Amino acid sequence: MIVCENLVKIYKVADLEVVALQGLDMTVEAGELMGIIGNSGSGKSTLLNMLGGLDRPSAGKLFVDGQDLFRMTNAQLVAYKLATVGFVWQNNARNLIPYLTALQNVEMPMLLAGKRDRKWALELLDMVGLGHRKHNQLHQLSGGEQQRVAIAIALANRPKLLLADEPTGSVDTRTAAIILDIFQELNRSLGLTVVIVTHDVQLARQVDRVVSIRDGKTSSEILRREAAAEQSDEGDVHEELAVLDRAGRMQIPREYLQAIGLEESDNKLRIELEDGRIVLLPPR
Ligand SMILES: Nc1ncnc2c1ncn2[C@@H]1O[C@H](COP(=O)(O)OP(=O)(O)OP(=O)(O)O)[C@@H](O)[C@H]1O
Repeated sequence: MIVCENLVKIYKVADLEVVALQGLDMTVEAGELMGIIGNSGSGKSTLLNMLGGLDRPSAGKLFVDGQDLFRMTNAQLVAYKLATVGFVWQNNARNLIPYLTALQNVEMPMLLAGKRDRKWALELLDMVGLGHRKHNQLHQLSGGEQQRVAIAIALANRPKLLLADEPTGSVDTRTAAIILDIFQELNRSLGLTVVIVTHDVQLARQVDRVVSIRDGKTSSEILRREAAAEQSDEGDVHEELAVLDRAGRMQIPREYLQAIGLEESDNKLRIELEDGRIVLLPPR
C-alpha cells in the first residue's frame, strides 16, 4: 500500500534548511494496522503529511496504492486527497464544522467529491458508535465523540488508507481505548490500512507493527505476534528489529553503544564476524 524509498524532505525557512526526513525507507502492506513512534521533531508528522498528499517530498520515492506521489499534478493530488486517503488529527476542529450535525459533517466530504451517500454516512456513524447522535450538532458532543465523528468523516469517501496523527492526544484513557477499538474494527471489517502516529505507548502496543523514527529515518520496528495457543498465557510476543537500509546502514541505540564503553566522541567501531554473528566492539 505504501512504499517510501530514501525519502527526503527539506523545509526552507528564510536562509535555513531543515532536513525533516533524511532518506527514510518504509513499506506498509495493504490491510496493516501500524503505528509510528519517535521523539518530538523526529519527522513523524512530516512523513504523515507526505503520505496524505498535504505536502510534497523533496527527493526519493513515494508510492501509495500504486500511485507515484512525485509525478502527480496538482489536480491529481486533489483527487488523491479526496479519494485515496483519510486523515484524522489530534485537534479535530480541523475536520469538523461545529454548526452542522454529525450526519451533515460526515456527508460534507461526499458533497465536495460530488457523490452524497446517506446510507454509507449512517453506517459510518454506527461503526464509530454514534448512530444515536447523528442529528446532534457538533458542539453538543463531547471531545471524544467529536473525535469519533472525525474518524467517520475521514472515511466518508471510502479511502483505502487512514492516516491518524496523535488521534488520542487530547482525550482521556477510556476514550483512547474506545478510539483504538474503532481503528481495530475498521481495519478488520473494511480491510482498511491504518497508520497511526502516536506517543501513546499503550496504543502502540496494540497495533500489528510499530516503526520508530529517529532523526528523519526509520531506526527500528517492533512486530506483534499472536502467541501460539500453547503459550497463550504469555500474551502477545513483541520482537524488536533494527531497520537495515539498502546500503546496509543501521542505527544502533545510543544506550547499546554506551553499554560497550563507547565514548560520545567515538565515531568508529570494530566490526567482526564470529560464528555466524556480527560482533561490534569499541576500537582497541
Ligand atoms: N513547515 C515547516 N517548516 C520548517 N520546518 C519544519 C516544518 N515542519 C516541520 N519542520 C521541522 O522538521 C522537523 C520534523 O518535524 P515533525 O513535525 O515532522 O516532527 P514530529 O516527529 O512530528 O514532532 P512532534 O512529535 O513534536 O509533532 C523538525 O525539526 C521541525 O522543526
